[in-house]
Amino acid sequence: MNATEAKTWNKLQKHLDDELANVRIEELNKCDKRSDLLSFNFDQLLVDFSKQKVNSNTMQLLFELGEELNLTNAIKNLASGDKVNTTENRPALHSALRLNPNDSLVLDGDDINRHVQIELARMSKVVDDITTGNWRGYSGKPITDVVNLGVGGSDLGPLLVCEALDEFKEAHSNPVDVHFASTMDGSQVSLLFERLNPETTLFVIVSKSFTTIDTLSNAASAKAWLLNAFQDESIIIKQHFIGISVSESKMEKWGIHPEHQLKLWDWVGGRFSLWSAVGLTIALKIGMANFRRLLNGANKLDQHFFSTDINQNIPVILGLLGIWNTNFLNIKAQAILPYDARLKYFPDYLTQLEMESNGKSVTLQGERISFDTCPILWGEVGPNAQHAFYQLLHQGTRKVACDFIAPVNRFSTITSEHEKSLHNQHLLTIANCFAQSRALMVGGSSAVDGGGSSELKNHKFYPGDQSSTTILIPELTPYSLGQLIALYEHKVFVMATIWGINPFDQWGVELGKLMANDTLRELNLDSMTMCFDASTNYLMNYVKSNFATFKGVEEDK
Ligand SMILES: O=P(O)(O)OC[C@H]1O[C@](O)(CO)[C@@H](O)[C@@H]1O
Repeated sequence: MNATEAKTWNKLQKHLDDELANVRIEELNKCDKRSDLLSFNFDQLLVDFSKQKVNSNTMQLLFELGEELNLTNAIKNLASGDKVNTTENRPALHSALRLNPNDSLVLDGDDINRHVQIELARMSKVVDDITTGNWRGYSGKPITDVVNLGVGGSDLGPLLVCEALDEFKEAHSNPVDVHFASTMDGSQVSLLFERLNPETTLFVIVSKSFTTIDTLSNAASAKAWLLNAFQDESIIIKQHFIGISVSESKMEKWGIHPEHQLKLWDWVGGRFSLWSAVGLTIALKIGMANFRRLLNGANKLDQHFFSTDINQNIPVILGLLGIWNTNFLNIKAQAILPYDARLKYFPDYLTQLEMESNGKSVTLQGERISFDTCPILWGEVGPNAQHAFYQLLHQGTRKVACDFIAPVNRFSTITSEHEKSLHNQHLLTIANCFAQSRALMVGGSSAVDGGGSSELKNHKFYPGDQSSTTILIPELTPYSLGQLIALYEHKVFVMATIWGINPFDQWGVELGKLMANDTLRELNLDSMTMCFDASTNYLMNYVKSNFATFKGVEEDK
């Protein structure tokens, strides 16, 4: 059944028109019992929905919508390994990557957790080899730097976690620095080539498909850089490259030594894969025990998602409110605002997770849909965003739903003046987080300087009534970060289920890749390009006639 054909869809529309269309969120928050209805605690994670434009009837109807569209069943099917990725005929079992070692999940007669645990053990051995200094470069020196070459899901997850958990860096006997290069333009690897020593640098080629040109072109440049320093190709490849992919044959063909191939499975989507060997750089940085804690946090959230009634199920509620905002309140944008600079890559990570998953316009049955799906999602570390795009949130013409995310505890060990000062900075940050969500809700109706002419008053007016959710984690640890990421993974699935779309494929990225092949072939020809449309032909010929002549043109200016 199409979402809009559900009886409850119409009921929700009517409920909005009758009960909430002219009610401000601020009004709804005059009720003291609001947190009883809309604040949810799970394992020290607090998710507070009280600044959403909903009342108890809305929540009831959203749960009914979930029931009517078989959400509970869909969750069961996801958990048990049904082929929920229908266009690729596969399950989506990222949750299997974080099962406890003794759990089992049988798929086609095979316990896949056995394979997961074997691969984690192989990954652990690689981590040990590198961090104890056993793994040597071509000249016999221990590895000092590991570079993750990957893009999209093979980059953003490990990058997010490595940056967020820098304070959990493990004291290894041979500590290594980890680096990330994703862009096909060579800018990132070329900078690393200047800074790093080829003798002691190891590259991890992370690519689920092992066909992604962005990653393979960076890997080719890395190989050329190493061969420039030492000409024995077999030694260079064996001692300086690890491969992580579903395709053993493609890794083999590239030359990756069999022992240095770590495996992934086609039932893990790239953007859901950081929990697998794709997280090797994470484990190198924070150690295998902390990596396991990250998995445990996600697993705990999985258990909550898979076994809690939908009216108490936090990812379900996050998803249902996403539907409410997008399809009923007409909010087409979602901002992710972590009040903690360690989470600076979380908005980028979620951009892929949500927009690549739910940026769809046909149903599972292949029918074009008539309602909006994934909102435009973006974000930034909250305090910095206050000085950048919050103006639009407060006074622009668009409705934007905001997720505020903050740790409750930070810098709480106070034994010196500078620690006291840092703790004060934490309180300042929390105060800003709560002040902003409140200001977005109440707008100009409170505490705004009302002085000046009526014209100026208009400039100073804040409409308010912007919806937001606040997520508080106890403190930022591997465990709590695992929970936070899994929360959003499941939210994406919930929204997709209500919309009736497949969140696990990404056909929309293929056309551009194909066209880039033809374009590159043409770009390499000396002759004028005439075979494309007028606009593209002009741009191609402009570059062809100028890329040599534009070099150094600014020197005299
Ligand atoms: O891991 P791979 O196969 O190199 O793919 C990288 C990324 O490219 C995409 O396929 C999109 O082009 C993403 O879904 C994926 O995370």
